[in-house]
This record gives sequence, structure tokens and C-alpha cells, in this order.
Amino acid sequence: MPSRVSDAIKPHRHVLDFTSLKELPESHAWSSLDSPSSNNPPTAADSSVSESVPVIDLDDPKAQELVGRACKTWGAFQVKNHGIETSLLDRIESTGKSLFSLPTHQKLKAARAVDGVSGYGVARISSFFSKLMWSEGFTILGSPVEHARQLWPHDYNHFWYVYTYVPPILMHVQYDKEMHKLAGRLMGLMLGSLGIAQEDVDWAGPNKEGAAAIQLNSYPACPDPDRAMGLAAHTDSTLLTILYQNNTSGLQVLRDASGWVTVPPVPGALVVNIGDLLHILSNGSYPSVLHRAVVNRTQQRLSVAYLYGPPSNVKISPLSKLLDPTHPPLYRPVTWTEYLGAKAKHFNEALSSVRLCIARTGLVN
Ligand SMILES: O=C(O)CCC(=O)C(=O)O
Ligand SMILES: [Fe+2]
Repeated sequence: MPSRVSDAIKPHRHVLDFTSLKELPESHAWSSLDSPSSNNPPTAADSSVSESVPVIDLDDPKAQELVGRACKTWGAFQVKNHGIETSLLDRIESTGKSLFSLPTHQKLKAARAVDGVSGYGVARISSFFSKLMWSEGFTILGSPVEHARQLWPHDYNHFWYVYTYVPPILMHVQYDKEMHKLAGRLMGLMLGSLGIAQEDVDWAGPNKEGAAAIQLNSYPACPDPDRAMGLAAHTDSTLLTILYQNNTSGLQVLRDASGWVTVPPVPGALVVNIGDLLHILSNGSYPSVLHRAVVNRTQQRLSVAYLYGPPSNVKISPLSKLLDPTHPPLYRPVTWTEYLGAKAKHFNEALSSVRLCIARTGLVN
């Protein structure tokens, strides 16, 4: 992820010692007045929707078609038979758990720097809201070894082994490497479903240079979940995000007709979200999905987001094969860095900020 992502990250502030709180502090109590309606706290009606995002078996011969349909209609789906070993997901989860269960003063030793990207802190989108979110996060960009040394001065190796160099004898699967491969495979399916060969997009593919960051999120059990917000509604500034969630639900996606729909944890499955850059690349046919995380009274929830984007020098623009006189480009070319700058400034209006005004009949801005 480019360094200008720091533009989107304000100094970490108000990190709470969640475990000591028996009541929701005013600073974390959301009401409809605090945010746009898409961020109203969860209601009973939200959970009454029976339909949820499709679960796609990547071994299914029809996987490409199913992925295309899910991208168009939901902007999100879950995948099974994705090739990521359960043991690796278990290890990431337990590493996250041990990180977030450290005392606050210890976690703050690895706090995200004011102008930095990596490290511990509140949700990066917090600066756009007057209320704080009931969550804490840890962002990994590049090697986390310095932060791991600060967090676990006597035992930083276990973190190092999961994220960076892993001696093949100890563990031949590596989170970043495996997720990168999966992201490339998913890009192939998504492009294929748009009628584009992966080879036609020179930076896309399992062995290509896509960039990524890893975001660990923890949502502690909350004394007043109906008035709290784990992570406010947003779209991801990625091409796609691969999300591992532990066995506790909380992720919701916005479906126009049904409102907020819960994405239940499916054992062994990973959630895939379409990000804004894929929205641009597909010239709007694959919408980036608005999503949020809600919290609950009894269980800590953990998620690990693999934020996948293009190499930093690549300009993302609507794919030329999708364009013709009746389908002109809807977005101007942007690099990931430029887009993160737009997100930092405009947040959920960032896509509109790079949209082209097309004065043609039938095409409105
Ligand atoms: O925890 C979740 O389910 C969502 C996390 C998320 O949306 C993110 O990290 O961007
Ligand atoms: Fe997200």
C-alpha cells in the first residue's frame, strides 16, 4: 500500500482499555444524529433479512460466472476451497488475540505514528466521525518485526513467523504470500467474468506485483451493543479485500432493497469485498460494497483484512475493452496513492470525486 495512506490516518487517539468498562462511555455512544443514516446503530430489523451474500466454491466449474453475478449484485461474496490452510487462519487468529489481549500501555508501544501507516490504534476512519468506534486495530505494511519486538520483547518470533520469513521446515505457508496468490486468482475470476483475460491487464495476476496491507481488527464484547459501532460504514479503497472473520458475526453489507445484511461466519470460508478501485476498473459494473461491523454483548470478535491493490505506479482506469461510444469511461485514471488521498479528503464521497462529468443524454453524473 502506498505511503500516502498515511494521509488517511490521523494520530491514534482515545484508545480505550475496553476490558475495564462496564458501561458505554458517551464518547462511544452513537445515535442517528451522529452520522449519516447508513451509520445508524443496528436495529432488530437489520437481522431479520434471511438472504445473505453468496458462498462460492472456487472448485466449482461455474465459479467465474458465480463470482461475476455476486460482484454485480452484492459487491461481496464468500469463498470456500480457496486454498488457504485452516492452520494458517488459526495461527493468524491466535496471534491477533494475543496481540489485542496485551495491556493497553504495551500495545501503545507499537502505536501507529502520526504520519505512519503500520501499528496499533483506533480505526483509521475515526477522524470522520464525532463518536468513537468500539474496536481497535493493528495495521501491517511491510515487515512488522520492529513492532513485534516492542509488543513481545521476549518472544517476538511467533509474530515474525506468521507474517514474514518462515523457514519452510517450520511452516511452509505464509499469510501474505498465500493471500497474494488468492487475490491474484480472484482478480482472474473477476476479470474473466467481465470478459477480460488476466494477461491483458499487465499488472494483474497471481505472480504479479500487486501491493497489500494487512489489517487486524478486534471488537471487544460491549456492554451496550445497540448504541455502539464496531466499524462505521465504508467502502474499501482497494481492488478487493479478503476478510477472515472468527466464528463471531458482526460484518454487515448494505443491500439497497434489504438494508443491512449480516455476513455470517462460515467455517473455513473467507469473505471477499469489492473495493473502489475494482469499481473504477469495471467502469461501475462491479460496485464497491458499503459495509460495517457491529458488536455484541458477550464475545470478542476478530477479523483480518487483506487489503489488496495494484502496484503503486499503476494508474487504474476503466478497462478499455469495456468502453464504447455508449459506455464511455465514468472515472478518471488514478493511482492507488492518489485514490487514498481522495479518500482521506472525501471519505465515502471519494468515488464521486474521481467520477467524470459526462454531458450526454442518458448519462448523468
Ligand atoms: O471486521 C470486519 O468485519 C470488517 C473489517 C473492515 O471492513 C476493514 O478492515 O476494512
Ligand atoms: Fe472494510
